Amino acid sequence: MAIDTARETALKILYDISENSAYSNISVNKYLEAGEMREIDRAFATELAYGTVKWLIEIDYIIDKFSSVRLKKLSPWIRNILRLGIYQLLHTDRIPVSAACNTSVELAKRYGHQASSRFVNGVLRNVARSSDNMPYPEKKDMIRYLSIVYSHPEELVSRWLQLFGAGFTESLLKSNNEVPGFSVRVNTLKTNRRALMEALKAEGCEAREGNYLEDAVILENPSSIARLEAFRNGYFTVQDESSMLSSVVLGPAEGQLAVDVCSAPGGKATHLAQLMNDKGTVLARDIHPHKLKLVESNAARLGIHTIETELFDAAKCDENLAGRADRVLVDAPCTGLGIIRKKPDIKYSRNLAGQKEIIELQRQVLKNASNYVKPGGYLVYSTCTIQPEENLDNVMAFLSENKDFKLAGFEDLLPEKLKAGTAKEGYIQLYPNVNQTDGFFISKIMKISD
Ligand SMILES: C[S@@+](CC[C@H](N)C(=O)[O-])C[C@H]1O[C@@H](n2cnc3c(N)ncnc32)[C@H](O)[C@@H]1O
Repeated sequence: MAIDTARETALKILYDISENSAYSNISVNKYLEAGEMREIDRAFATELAYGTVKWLIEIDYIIDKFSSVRLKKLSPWIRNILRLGIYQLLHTDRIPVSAACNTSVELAKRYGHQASSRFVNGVLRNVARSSDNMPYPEKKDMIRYLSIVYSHPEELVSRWLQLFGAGFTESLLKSNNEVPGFSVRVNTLKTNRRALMEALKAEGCEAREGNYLEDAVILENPSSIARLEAFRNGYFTVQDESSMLSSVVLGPAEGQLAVDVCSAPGGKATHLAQLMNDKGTVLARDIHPHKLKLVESNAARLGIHTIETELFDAAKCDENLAGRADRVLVDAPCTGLGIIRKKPDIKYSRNLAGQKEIIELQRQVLKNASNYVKPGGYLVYSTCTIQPEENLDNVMAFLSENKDFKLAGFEDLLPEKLKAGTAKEGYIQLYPNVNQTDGFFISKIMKISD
């Protein structure tokens, strides 16, 4: 039997992630670029790799339950072949058991030896037989149960149980394992939503209107976006609707100076320029030069002329900008725990102890950025996380020390479906399980004029 290209590629990616600590998106790109693969195989390899990473905690638990050799004692190739096989058995509905088992056996012959292929076959056939009745931990140990069943680290589960309670946490964990809608923002400097949807359809890409915003479109069958002519022509940019809301809430106008202190890769900076009809200035800063290049290439593709990029550490204060900006965006570096649906390895790579340093940086960046706001001007502080200590707690600590700033309500700027809740108080927290967006926090702060 010939080795299946997609599965072999997925296996190499999994090996790279587990043995070389590679980031999944970087490894996926590396292996997909390396091979001359058909589009269908690329899509399948990607799904297999991300899917297996997403379910890794559950899968490893199952390996330990069904294998006579402990997970850690298995050779790395065999361990990853089993992971890939179990993912197919438990989390895909269109792959027959025989295909999942036989292709794994073939991989084991190539990456192991005859005995390992028999071993792989035995474990996978056993798992397949028990797939309706997995020996999960008992529910009375809630942390362990949720951790295994929804494949999230116990530390995260435990913290979310404290914050949100059992029902909400379970629905959040479930949502984190779903495939999100692929949302893009229409570049209204070049086209409009109807024309973009038609252009996408003409290229074989089904699209529907976004859930919240007039400039949002959801792609139904996204693949190789960069190859689409509509993308190359700069008619849209990839962005979650929650992220779009950040710039909408900041509400810049033509001719203004907007400063985005953490701007790369430029999703929100280009949106600010778009909302300003490309008139005025968006000063887009970041600490990484290579990431600023992404802002520049995105702006060029979208036909934006008013973005000026600048390498600047937002942890430092720039006295030259003091009191000059109409609008300031602090889209702070954060734990990213709101985007687990899109980047499943975030749940494994972030530990909550490391949160302290990030919170310190966030507070410093917010304090410095606030110096740039004109009296009567606005600042938006946003993150793609759901941890209150990185969100509202930071904002409240800032406001308690800076009496010349106050929260500014923004329900008038929100779509109907999001108006209820805390927007009138000057902040919102979105969750994947509630809003079907990334987990995202937005707060709007005004500099009080004398
Ligand atoms: C959440 S991302 C920004 C996403 C961006 N606003 C967008 O919409 O495309 C945070 C950014 O902060 C940058 N960053 C991290 N530390 C920084 C610092 N000390 N000064 C400036 N930028 C920083 C990171 O390089 C990253 O690009």
